[in-house]
Amino acid sequence: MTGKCVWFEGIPFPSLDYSPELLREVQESFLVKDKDVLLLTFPKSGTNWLIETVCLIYSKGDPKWVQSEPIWDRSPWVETKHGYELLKEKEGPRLISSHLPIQLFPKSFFKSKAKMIYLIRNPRDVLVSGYFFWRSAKFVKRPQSLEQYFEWFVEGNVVFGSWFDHARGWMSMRDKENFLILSYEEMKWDMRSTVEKICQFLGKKLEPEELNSVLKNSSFQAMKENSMSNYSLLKGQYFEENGQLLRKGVTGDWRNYFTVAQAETFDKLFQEKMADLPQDLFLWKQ
Ligand SMILES: Nc1ncnc2c1ncn2[C@@H]1O[C@H](COP(=O)(O)O)[C@@H](OP(=O)(O)O)[C@H]1O
Ligand SMILES: CCc1ccc(OS(=O)(=O)O)cc1
Repeated sequence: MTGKCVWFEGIPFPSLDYSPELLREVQESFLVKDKDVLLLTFPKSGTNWLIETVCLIYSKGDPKWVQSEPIWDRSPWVETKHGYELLKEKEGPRLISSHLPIQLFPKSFFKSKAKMIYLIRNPRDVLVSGYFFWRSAKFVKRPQSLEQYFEWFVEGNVVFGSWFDHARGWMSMRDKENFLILSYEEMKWDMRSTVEKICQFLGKKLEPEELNSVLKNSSFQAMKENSMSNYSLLKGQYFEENGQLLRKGVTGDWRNYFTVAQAETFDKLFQEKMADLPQDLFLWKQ
């Protein structure tokens, strides 16, 4: 994948709202505060689902906030021009989203007590989700086929770089007490327990009916219908009309797309790259 991307430290970024100068400034100068909460993902891991869930926890299940402010303003992306400007002005504890790999993240975070949630998803599903998403985006080089995107992905030649490097990098933080790893798969299998886990990590308490409302308003259907969360506001300018953020929202969709040979190639690569990490970090059944 070359062209229509901004390159920084060997990693391609979307051409929209990113620049090498800003990425350097974010890394060197953005001040993470102890009370900030950071939501970290590789793109297409369920980022927006996590943001919506945390926003709903903050509002105790009341959907007013998530239905009235665009998701990218509620928890701005620190590495985008828009997000960086918003965050600099924001008073008090902030929700901050990011797809940055650990080596490019604001240095101040590593000296802070800010809490971070890293959401991981089966990279095979990340790949398939990314293929469908990026082929309708106007600010990256679009893949022409799944076969082509598969090649880019396994080479680490997609926006935000190699999934393997991203996951390995952030997982090195797994023993820190201000760092929580969640998976898309556990959110799908038991969202109630996952919300309870997030609440415990963030020191938030929800009444049973508040928790029910978080579950209801963060569901796939509720988010798909919420114009503040489903990216429909970006259609035309940034995405083709047929583009959709909330595509299927399931686990294991890769099985419908990978050939036998692609599945074998991916398994081999996963083994090569991740074998030395505790395998209970990867909760999906391939
Ligand atoms: N409430 C929800 N429940 C389940 N999946 C959700 C969801 N909200 C978003 N997703 C899924 O998360 C993926 C997008 O990730 P991100 O927010 O990181 O861009 C998409 O996956 P699919 O393309 O597999 O459907 C999307 O459908
Ligand atoms: C606000 C435009 C935009 C930019 C990048 C996006 O994708 S991702 O968050 O990096 O997955 C989506 C929307």
